[in-house]
Amino acid sequence: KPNIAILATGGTIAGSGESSVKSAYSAGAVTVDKLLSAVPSINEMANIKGEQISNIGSQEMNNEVWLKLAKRVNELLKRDDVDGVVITHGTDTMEATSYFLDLTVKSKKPIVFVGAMRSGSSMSADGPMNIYNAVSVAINKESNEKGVLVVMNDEIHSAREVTKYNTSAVNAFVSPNTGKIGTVYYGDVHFYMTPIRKHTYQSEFDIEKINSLPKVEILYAHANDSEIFVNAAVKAGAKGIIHAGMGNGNPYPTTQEALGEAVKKGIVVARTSRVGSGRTNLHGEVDDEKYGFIATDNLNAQKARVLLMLGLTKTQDKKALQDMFFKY
Ligand SMILES: NC(=O)CC[C@H](N)C(=O)O
Repeated sequence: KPNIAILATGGTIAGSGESSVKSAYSAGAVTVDKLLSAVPSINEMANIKGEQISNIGSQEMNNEVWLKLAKRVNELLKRDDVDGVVITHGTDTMEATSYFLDLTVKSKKPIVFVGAMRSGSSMSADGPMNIYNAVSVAINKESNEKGVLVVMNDEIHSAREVTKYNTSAVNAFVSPNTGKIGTVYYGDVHFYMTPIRKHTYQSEFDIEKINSLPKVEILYAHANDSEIFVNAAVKAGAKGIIHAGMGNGNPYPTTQEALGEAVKKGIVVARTSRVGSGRTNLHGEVDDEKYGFIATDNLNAQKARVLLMLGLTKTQDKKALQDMFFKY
């Protein structure tokens, strides 16, 4: 039997509430052992070892947990007696944590994120089947070399592509630009696509000796926007700003000028879009050369932030950073 490590970080999947038919519950309330006891059948397909990394709602996710988790996954996957890793995680920020690991774990072995939209005490809880499916994906040889995967609601997504698209539905996750890459139905795994952007063992980012990450803030554009949050980010010492612009990454005019001033102070400004899918193109309506902005391809703001944070651990050079957005 393959050896699978299950690292628990919290979320609804480890949540518990008073009533099976009421929406109120606390995320990150049960331990990894309790969580896994709801799915005894995973022990028939793999030797399972559970480990608690954190026990938080993923809206509390932070750099410290990201670094701890990525370092631990690297350590485990280097061992011959670990064949794959499953990470249980809250759904709010799963798209960012999974992409962080996609860029920082150096391994060809399967790394699978899983969560739930209904807590363990809810009627028709989705967590146990999602865990069963995630372990099935983690023991499948075809999951090798595919980068970090996210399993939810019988679907397999690539960490680079997946995003939470619904606040409460069981089918909360989609990959808007590319679609899911596979399906898993009662443990029956089928892949239809493979991610080709650089990830995991092909990535240049190395967090082994890193204990902190550069401050990168996201600003969300809107009609009648102003420069106040740009100025606040500059004052707070941000090293990078992700601007979630309108349409094809367009800032409001006064915001655009303030962002240009931020660039002159040495802050890296990357344009993304609040739309939710599609590329933010260079040479669109914004004169990126004049303002010194970079564009983020088709990454959403949350994911662009992860890549810029890691990029800034290596270089401040705008051309080198821009190239990273076309590689990863
Ligand atoms: N469905 C969920 O996992 C959401 C619960 C919580 N907000 C979290 O992300 O951890």
